Amino acid sequence: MASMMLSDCASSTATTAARILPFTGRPRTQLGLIKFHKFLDRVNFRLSIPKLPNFTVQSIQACTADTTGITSNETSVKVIDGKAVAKKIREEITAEVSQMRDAIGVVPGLAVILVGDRKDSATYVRNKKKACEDVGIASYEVRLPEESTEQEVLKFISDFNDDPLVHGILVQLPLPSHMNEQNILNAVSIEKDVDGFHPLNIGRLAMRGRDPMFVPCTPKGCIELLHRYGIGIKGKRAVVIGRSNIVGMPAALLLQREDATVSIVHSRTINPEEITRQADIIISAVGQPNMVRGSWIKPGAVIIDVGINPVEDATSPRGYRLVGDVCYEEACKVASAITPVPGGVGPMTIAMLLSNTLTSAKRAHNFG
Ligand SMILES: Nc1nc2c(c(=O)[nH]1)N[C@@H](CN(C=O)c1ccc(C(=O)N[C@@H](CCC(=O)O)C(=O)O)cc1)CN2
Repeated sequence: MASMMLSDCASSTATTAARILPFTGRPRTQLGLIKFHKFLDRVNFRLSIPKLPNFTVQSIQACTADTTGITSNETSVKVIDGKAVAKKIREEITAEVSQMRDAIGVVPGLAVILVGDRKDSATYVRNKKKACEDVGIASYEVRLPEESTEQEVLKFISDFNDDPLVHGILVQLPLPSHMNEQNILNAVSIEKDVDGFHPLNIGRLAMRGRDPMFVPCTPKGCIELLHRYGIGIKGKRAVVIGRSNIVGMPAALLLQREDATVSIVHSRTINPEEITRQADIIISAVGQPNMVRGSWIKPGAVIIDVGINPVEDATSPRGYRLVGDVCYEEACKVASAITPVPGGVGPMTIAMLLSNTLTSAKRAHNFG
């Protein structure tokens, strides 16, 4: 998570155009357990046994925020409720996991490797483990201390690559700065690369006529939201703000695969506001609170806000609240649909991870 800022939409106006910054988831064999126990003095390894959940369907919320004092002239902006969609997808996955287990006795398994003690990363990993439990996926967690070596991480990846009970492997990012992220991501078998970060998977995503084994979870979640809300992509002008390997770049590739005409706005783009204003669909992933103002948005545009930025808020019990890259209050007055932060794209990331893990298990066992 980015460091906290004091920010509202108005206070960021003067600096935003010049400040687009890069945007910085059953039982084991006895042999497998013995192998892992060897590491227990240095490593915190946890096996999580899935339980079956109870679900209810949530309703779609309305865009009500108006703290700017600007008179609203919008009639019906639609709030894209990622939390509700993610819940629905998790219900679907739960049903499929249980069907697979009943039919062939296979439980999908996800291995998560966390290195270091970043609080935000620990929270995401905890949430991934809980999500696995809820849908019936087995999760295997390896926690390594900050000062671990790249070789140690590579050894775990190699063991998970060889483990038939593991169908998906993810290394939580970011990694400590002394590690070479590329070496580590390259080591994950492409058949188990449920994060979709392996260069072969990204390369295939970029090529016409080729298909990746997996698509990165956050961009996949953005497209899934558009699909589930019946928002057409084909022939639309789309602008992706940010070009990170994990969100911006794959989001642009995915939109292109869906036949949108895609522009990428980044830290060196001249007049990003003008380019963004041409978009029918905006996906923003830069990690700058409230950077995209109402004036950047074409009336009726659809906004997918990937930013999760903490800003100081003395009225909140945590002392901060989360806002997106897009000034929500202003965008609500111009856009036709928008994702909130929190509760928009974020929950979709974990839902897509579960979906990729299930797909991997089905592929491995030729099921469905
Ligand atoms: N190996 C990976 N590392 C990282 C990824 C990833 O997809 N794979 N993405 C992010 C972090 N991330 C998952 O890992 C993640 C971020 C945010 C959310 C989420 O649900 N956010 C909530 C708000 C949560 C809060 O209150 O703090 C929301 O937006 O509603 C889920 C997953 C970087 N690393």
